[in-house]
Amino acid sequence: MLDSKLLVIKIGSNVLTQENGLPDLERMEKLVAQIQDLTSLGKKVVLVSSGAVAFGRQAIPLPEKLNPVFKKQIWASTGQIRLINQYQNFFEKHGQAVAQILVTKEDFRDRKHFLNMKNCFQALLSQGILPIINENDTVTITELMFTDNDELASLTAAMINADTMMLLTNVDGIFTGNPSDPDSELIEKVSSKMPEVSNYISASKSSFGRGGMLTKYAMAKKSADLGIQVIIANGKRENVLGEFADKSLRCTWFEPQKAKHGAKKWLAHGEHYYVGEITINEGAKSSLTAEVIRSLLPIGIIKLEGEFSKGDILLIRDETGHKIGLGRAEYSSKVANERIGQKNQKALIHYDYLYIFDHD
Ligand SMILES: Nc1ncnc2c1ncn2[C@@H]1O[C@H](COP(=O)(O)OP(=O)(O)O)[C@@H](O)[C@H]1O
Ligand SMILES: N[C@@H](CCC(=O)OP(=O)(O)O)C(=O)O
Repeated sequence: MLDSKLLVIKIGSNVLTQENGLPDLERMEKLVAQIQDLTSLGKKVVLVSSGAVAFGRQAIPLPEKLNPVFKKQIWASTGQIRLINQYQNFFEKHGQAVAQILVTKEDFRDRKHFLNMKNCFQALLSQGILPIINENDTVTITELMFTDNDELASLTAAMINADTMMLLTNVDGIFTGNPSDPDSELIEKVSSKMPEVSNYISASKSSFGRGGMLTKYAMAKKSADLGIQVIIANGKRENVLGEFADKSLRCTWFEPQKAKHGAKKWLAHGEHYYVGEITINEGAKSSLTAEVIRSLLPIGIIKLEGEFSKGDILLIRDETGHKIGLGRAEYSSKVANERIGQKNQKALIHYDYLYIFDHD
């Protein structure tokens, strides 16, 4: 486990709720105290917290037959108030000011919007204020929803250039089988040099979880590939954050790869946000996937699909349709279509805004 200065700590619904579904305020208060211990060591923390739906569900009884989307929205909107007020009360006992940020996936799509959000986080952290972020379930509909707060935590860690992301759940980490099976073993380290771990993960979720361990693993791996160390640990462990601080924590640790810079981290999460598609020829493909730095020039483009503007995210495919990577458009589809195949034209995608899958 590596030293950490800027952490994103995600707390799952099951950590904040008891078996009976009631909020586990004792656990919440202990985690707040442990977060404060980390900040007193000079670390900065951004908290991604689930629990809005869980807190609302226990407070607001609803008719069984009510539309499930309405139920989620009612519980999330009534629960978020309770959740954030509880955090504010617990953190204020330590003299810690907190801020609430509610987001949807759309807030990470547009680069300008993304940078505004990033500036807000930096301003809060520079003033010693602890941001608490959650998905704005009240307004998110299917395509705007994150898979769960593990994805939100991964996007947030990339956005603020965190060196560490901790996903606190209700098990010690990823096991080689069902965690409750005594024959299952905890996988304590995951690195790019090791065999695929996802084969051990079942789709089962804990009672209030949304994404499950598969999402957790996918987000952890993506973040580690971007240079962020990731820890999946049990938020119900008595002193989980203290054990992290002294590097004695029983958990699943993802070894970080070489750190990528901000724009590439933003792009790496852009797989759901692309607006247009580019098909490139073999020459352009070998150029983009070579070790040497390259931009994508119009001469290497065979086909463009979709209408896009400068700044939009584009998906890059090779001639077989295989996804190669993502990039930010330097100019619109109108201009790009006039330049396809031509020499001596400005790059459509500049290297600084190019992310090649399984390479970068
Ligand atoms: N191989 C595995 N190792 C650990 N947990 C697993 C595995 N496969 C499935 N799970 C399930 O994933 C659950 C954690 O995911 P999730 O329910 O989304 O938690 P959270 O609410 O913290 O996000 C565990 O409670 C466990 O039931
Ligand atoms: N915004 C939702 C997040 C749900 C969610 O991602 O739950 P989990 O899988 O337990 O982290 C809530 O607060 O209930």
